[in-house]
Parts: sequence; C-alpha cells; structure tokens
Amino acid sequence: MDSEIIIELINVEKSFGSQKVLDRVNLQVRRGTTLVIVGASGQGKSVILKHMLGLVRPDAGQVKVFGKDIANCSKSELKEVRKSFGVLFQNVALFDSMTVYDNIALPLRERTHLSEAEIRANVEEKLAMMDLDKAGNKFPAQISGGMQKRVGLARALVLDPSIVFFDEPTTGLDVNKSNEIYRLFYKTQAQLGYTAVIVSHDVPKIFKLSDHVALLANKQIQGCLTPEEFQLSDNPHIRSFVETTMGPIYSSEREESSFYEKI
Ligand SMILES: Nc1ncnc2c1ncn2[C@@H]1O[C@H](COP(=O)(O)OP(=O)(O)OP(=O)(O)O)[C@@H](O)[C@H]1O
Repeated sequence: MDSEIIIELINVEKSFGSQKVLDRVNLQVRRGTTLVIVGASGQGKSVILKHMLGLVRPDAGQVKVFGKDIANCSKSELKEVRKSFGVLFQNVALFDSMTVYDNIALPLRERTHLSEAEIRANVEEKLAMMDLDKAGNKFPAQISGGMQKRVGLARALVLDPSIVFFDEPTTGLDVNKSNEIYRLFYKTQAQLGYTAVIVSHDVPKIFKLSDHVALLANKQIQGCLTPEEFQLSDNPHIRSFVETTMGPIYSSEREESSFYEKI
C-alpha cells in the first residue's frame, strides 16, 4: 500500500519578473520514499525545492507539507514545519572557524535543549555513520571536499529530520567521492527512514536510489514515475530526456522490453 503524501504541490505558478519558471506544477512526495527531480539546467528544479522549503512563495497554487499550506501559514507555523527538515545543498557552507564536531553540533545547540553529554552522543553517532570518527577535531579547511560533504550530510541528519532535501549533493566531486555520498545517503536513509527529495544531474546513477523520478520541462512536471516507467515513458519530453542523458542503451532496453511484451 502507498504511504501517505507528506509534500504536495498543487497548481504552483511562479514567475521572476517577466520570466515564468513554473506553470501549474503538480507533484507529490510520499512518506519514506525518495523522489528525484531531473531536468535540463535552468528549468526551475531548485525553485521547486525552495517552494517545498518555504523559502519561495508561489504566485498561485498551494505547497502543502504534512497537510499544511506553508505558503499561507504564519512564520511560527513555518518554523515548526522546518524543524522536521534536513538540507544538503551544493555549497555545504560549513563554518570555517569551527571544528567538524562543532559544525555538526550546531543545530543541536541552537534548536534543542539537550545537555552537552546528549549532544556528544548524537554527534559521535553521526560521525561514525559518515566514517568520520577521526575527523571531529579537524577544521573544514583541513579535510577533503568529499569529507566536507559528509560533514554536511551529518549536520543535515543531526536533528533526525523526517524529510531531507538534497540540491546537487555531489557537485564538484569525482566519481568515487560522489558514489561515496550516495552510498551514505542510501545507508542513512535505510537506518533513519527519512523521506528524500533530490535534485540531481547524476543520471542514470541516481535512478538506482529513487522510488520516483519527476522530469521538469517546459515549466511543468512531465511525469512522476518509477525509474522503470520513466525509462519506458512515451511522454515526448521524457523520451527526449532519456535519449539525450542516458544514450542508446536505454532505447535498446525499451525495444527489448516491448519485444518481451509481444511474446
Ligand atoms: N530569486 C530569483 N530571482 C530571479 N530569478 C530566479 C530566482 N531564482 C531562480 N531564478 C531563475 O529561475 C530559473 C530556474 O532556476 P533554477 O536554479 O531553479 O534552475 P535549475 O533547474 O535548478 O538549474 P540547474 O540545474 O542549472 O541548477 C533560472 O532562469 C533562474 O535564473
């Protein structure tokens, strides 16, 4: 049975000046699942994420998180909803003057009343999850870009969020380091059970981690489908995206599967 819908965009419209970016965008995210939003550069994927985070308000339509319309609620209600969010953006934005440990502890110190002993237990658990046990006393400048992303992931997870938003989480990393981030994402999601919304260009790799893939093209969501359905879709925008980003191998898989359907 499908889990409950916890994020819902209903006919969302957004323009910046005379540039319309989103036109009646509809999208749903179910609890415990991973949604990946794909699309060409500049289509508005990050703008969709910012609507979900309550950082941008739609010109029209609704953005519901846990059933609450966050575009039309009070600041304190929005703050309450955001307590259940974790965020990992392209620029991890660690504080250079703080150690790795203090960077991860920061949300706990700012937003909870936990004792230092409780904070230590939580941060050490996250450091271990990210294979960063020995890096707690280092400063961001002393660790690699891949490690910095892992610190960012640890910090995003430290408040045990129910929804984690990732905007191009592997930007700037080589293949091995980006695989490592995805491995840790997969592991921590299995352990912590959070819902994930990911904007990524890592196609087709990212499909292996997703329950649903949504293509944003021509200002609209062209389909929110399982990775398998997505690769076989007849929607012309999706077809064109699959062919240009995934190459002929997927066309032949498509032909192969329709061949099996016939026999
Ligand atoms: N605050 C803003 N003010 C003006 N224009 C904006 C603002 N935010 C986004 N835009 C415009 O909206 C469009 C979509 O931007 P967005 O960053 O969401 O695209 P994207 O699909 O995430 O692209 P990429 O894959 O390159 O990151 C762009 O033309 C961008 O310049």
